[in-house]
Amino acid sequence: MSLTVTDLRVSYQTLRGEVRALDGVSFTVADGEILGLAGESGCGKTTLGKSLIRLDGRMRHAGGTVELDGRELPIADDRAMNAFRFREVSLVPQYSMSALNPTRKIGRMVAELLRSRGETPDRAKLESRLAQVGLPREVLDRYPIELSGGMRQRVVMVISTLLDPSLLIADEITSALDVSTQQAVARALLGFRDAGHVTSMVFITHDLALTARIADTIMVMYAGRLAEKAPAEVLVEQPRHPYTRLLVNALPEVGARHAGRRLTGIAGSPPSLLDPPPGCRFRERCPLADDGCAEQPPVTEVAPGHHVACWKV
Ligand SMILES: Nc1ncnc2c1ncn2[C@@H]1O[C@H](COP(=O)(O)OP(=O)(O)OP(=O)(O)O)[C@@H](O)[C@H]1O
Repeated sequence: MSLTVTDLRVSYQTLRGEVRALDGVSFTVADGEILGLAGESGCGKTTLGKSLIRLDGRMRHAGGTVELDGRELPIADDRAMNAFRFREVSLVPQYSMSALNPTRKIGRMVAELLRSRGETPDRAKLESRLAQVGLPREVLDRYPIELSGGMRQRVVMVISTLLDPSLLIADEITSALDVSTQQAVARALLGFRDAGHVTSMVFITHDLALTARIADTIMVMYAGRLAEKAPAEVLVEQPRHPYTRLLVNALPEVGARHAGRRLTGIAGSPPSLLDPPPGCRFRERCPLADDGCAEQPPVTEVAPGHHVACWKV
């Protein structure tokens, strides 16, 4: 499996104009790789995840390509994308654990879903997948409301990966869970990859600490563009983009006492994507910015696999 996204541009049509949510994003995901996608709220993470599988009615594909194993995905053509969903690319959407049909028992719901995709339900396979994420087969005879949030989240993960997709996109699947359940869900994701039920993954979260634990590579986005992408430990230990540095510095250290050091956020807020200013989008908040940043910085490979969009590196 390999995913190649090139100069992807996606916008939302709104009454106030066009929101340029993705503005020229390029990256690759290799066979077996887990890519963590991080960045603060509104930077375009969900839009990117959706763009790889289904553009909703207000989204417009303004340019760029998405290739899976060398084949271009018809991302702007919802019907044509149907052939790829679940089998090639699957999405666990944000808030999906609250979106299970409340009127159906889990087993029946999964069977209906599979039949709607021309597949024959295989109870033994389903039970074995549930067992892999620590869920008993009795879950199939329960209604969603009878399960905890963490159990529902794992059910959604099992459903999304039943047809062994090449690429799984997991969008904020842990943010509504307590810390120990988050760990269990993250472990389940790794287990699916290791067992070959999914080949590669894009793990979307605003939680940089969690993504650093499970991702091979982390990509940080800022205001619709790529800021930095690097192997996970490099990004956390030697971040080069001023935005990533501030994000990493804002991470609380486990067990550390913060009496002498206040945890800080990043002052200011990202620019509006309705009419974003030219040049580096971070420059209004950047401690290193100067006049040269009025021009858009190119994405440069500063070390093997380490890409940064900043004039100051
Ligand atoms: N349906 C929509 N209509 C108009 N604008 C939208 C819509 N969905 C998202 N946007 C805008 O697109 C930009 C990117 O949003 P997106 O949800 O992709 O960001 P995100 O990084 O996933 O944020 P979060 O972490 O809060 O989910 C934001 O400026 C957002 O306001």
